[in-house]
Amino acid sequence: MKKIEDQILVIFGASGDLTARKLIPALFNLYRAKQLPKNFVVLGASRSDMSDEEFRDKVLLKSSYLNGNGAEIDEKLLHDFSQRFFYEDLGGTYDTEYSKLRKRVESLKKSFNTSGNIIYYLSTPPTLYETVARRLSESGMNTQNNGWKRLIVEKPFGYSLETAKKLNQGLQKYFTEPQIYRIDHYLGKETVQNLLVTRFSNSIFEPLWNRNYIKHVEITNAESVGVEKRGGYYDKSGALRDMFQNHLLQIVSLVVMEPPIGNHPEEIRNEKVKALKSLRIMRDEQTLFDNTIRAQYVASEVKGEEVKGYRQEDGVDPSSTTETFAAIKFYVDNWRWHGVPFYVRTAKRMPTKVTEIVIHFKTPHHQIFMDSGVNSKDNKLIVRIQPDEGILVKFGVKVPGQGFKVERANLDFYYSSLSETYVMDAYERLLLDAMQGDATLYARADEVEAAWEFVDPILDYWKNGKDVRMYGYAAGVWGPENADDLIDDNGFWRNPGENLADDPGYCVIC
Ligand SMILES: NC(=O)C1=CN([C@@H]2O[C@H](COP(=O)(O)OP(=O)(O)OC[C@H]3O[C@@H](n4cnc5c(N)ncnc54)[C@H](OP(=O)(O)O)[C@@H]3O)[C@@H](O)[C@H]2O)C=CC1
Ligand SMILES: O=C1O[C@H](COP(=O)(O)O)[C@@H](O)[C@H](O)[C@H]1O
Repeated sequence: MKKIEDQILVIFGASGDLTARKLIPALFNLYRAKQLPKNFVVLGASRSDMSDEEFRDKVLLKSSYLNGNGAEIDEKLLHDFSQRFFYEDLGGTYDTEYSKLRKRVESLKKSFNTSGNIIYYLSTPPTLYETVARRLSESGMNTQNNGWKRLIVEKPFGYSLETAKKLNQGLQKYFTEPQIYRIDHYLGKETVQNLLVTRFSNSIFEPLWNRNYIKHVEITNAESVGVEKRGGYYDKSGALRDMFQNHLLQIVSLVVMEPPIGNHPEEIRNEKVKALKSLRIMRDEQTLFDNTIRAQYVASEVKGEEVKGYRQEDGVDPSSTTETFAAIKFYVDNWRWHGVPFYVRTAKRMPTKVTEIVIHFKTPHHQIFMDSGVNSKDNKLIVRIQPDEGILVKFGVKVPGQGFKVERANLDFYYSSLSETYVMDAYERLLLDAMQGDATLYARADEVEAAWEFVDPILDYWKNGKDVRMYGYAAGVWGPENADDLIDDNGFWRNPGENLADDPGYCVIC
């Protein structure tokens, strides 16, 4: 493992939800696992007026998020950890002189001997990202002559291609691209990274990983929760911006990409950009009508409880046309994937929380055994990203007895079987990588822009197109009934269960 140098982490927006729910628990777990450098401090900054003690008390010591991984909390350890946290308020808009902040950083650097290496973490509303970068630059806090400086940027990276480009250009005025780390927490998930290993460290999958053997690729991201307390944010975003443009297209890029020449961050990211650029952009209305479906959840009873419809959620416009379900069919225009449909869907208020990739292989060209049902004949490779993380291959075996009746059997691997190995949470992994200067699992500017190029026409069509439909689905079912219409050859979405081996069938509304 690369050595982690001493450093300061400055979190902008430190009084917010993300800091309390994700960043501090991740840091605490790294501290507990002795992964943080010896000389390491966190300086929180935001608009609230708080002392160091109040900050520690508010976001740290009383945090109910700290034992997310179920481990007992050692109070002494937590107290020692909290002594590394400090706070500085920046006023209402963050658009102020940072001389006070700079002095504080300098004094922490001296007291803790952190040698000038600094990560700035932007966890403010996105409208403030460029302001903070500019103010850091104006106060000379971005210069690297006395230690490196890195800037971690939270999503969303723009609202459209145009705004993403503007944001990238805005940040690149003050920090160089290698200094900028755009966080996509799906890339921090162990099983997402395992896609690279599955594909490129085995000789059994890659020869089949192309149009000659693969019939179609299906990716499902389902959440059982609704928009919770984030109605205001979500209503301006929707499923396509919130999940598809970033997390799901990142997964697509790992499925689609060519083998990189090595595992250097730029070699991997170059291939991901090529993959994203090869997605066929849908431009005409008929293509967009035929290949995209959007829907909203409506009020229903789920497991005996009344659940609000999307339009009744707090912060949501009662006549909102923001989608909570998006399903997109598309093609990849390159040699490997020509003619292979990709089906990708994401939604809130589904029957279960699950993310998985299903590679559907073609049926053998010549069938010599009788079988029961179309789907059961296909070989499938299922990569389960969450929960019950693992990989499962479905293949046909002979049912014992007379004749040649074929049934499906599973070859599987579960991460839970590695019980001795601690699997890091995505934010732990990504923070550690940034601390070490490894940007492999962070999105580069051109990746983000290539993803927006693909998504922009869909958003534009959904907003301005002539015959655009908005379907409804009852909270707690697998989306609108017509979602299956997207799939070729009268096919169906695979509606997965909570466990990888569950095979609950294929119908949308069951
Ligand atoms: N929360 C999450 O699960 C996720 C969040 N993100 C992104 O992370 C960033 C932070 O999110 P989150 O923590 O939820 O956001 P919050 O709304 O909880 O606020 C974050 C910080 O920004 C400050 N802030 C809020 N509004 C303003 C404003 N108008 N002017 C100045 N400061 C303001 C808050 O200060 P104060 O507390 O004083 O109001 C707080 O310190 C956002 O860009 C979000 O998109 C990304 C993925 C998931
Ligand atoms: O980025 C986001 O992700 C979460 C889902 O993340 P997961 O790790 O729990 O799968 C989603 O709920 C949220 O709307 C979105 O902004």
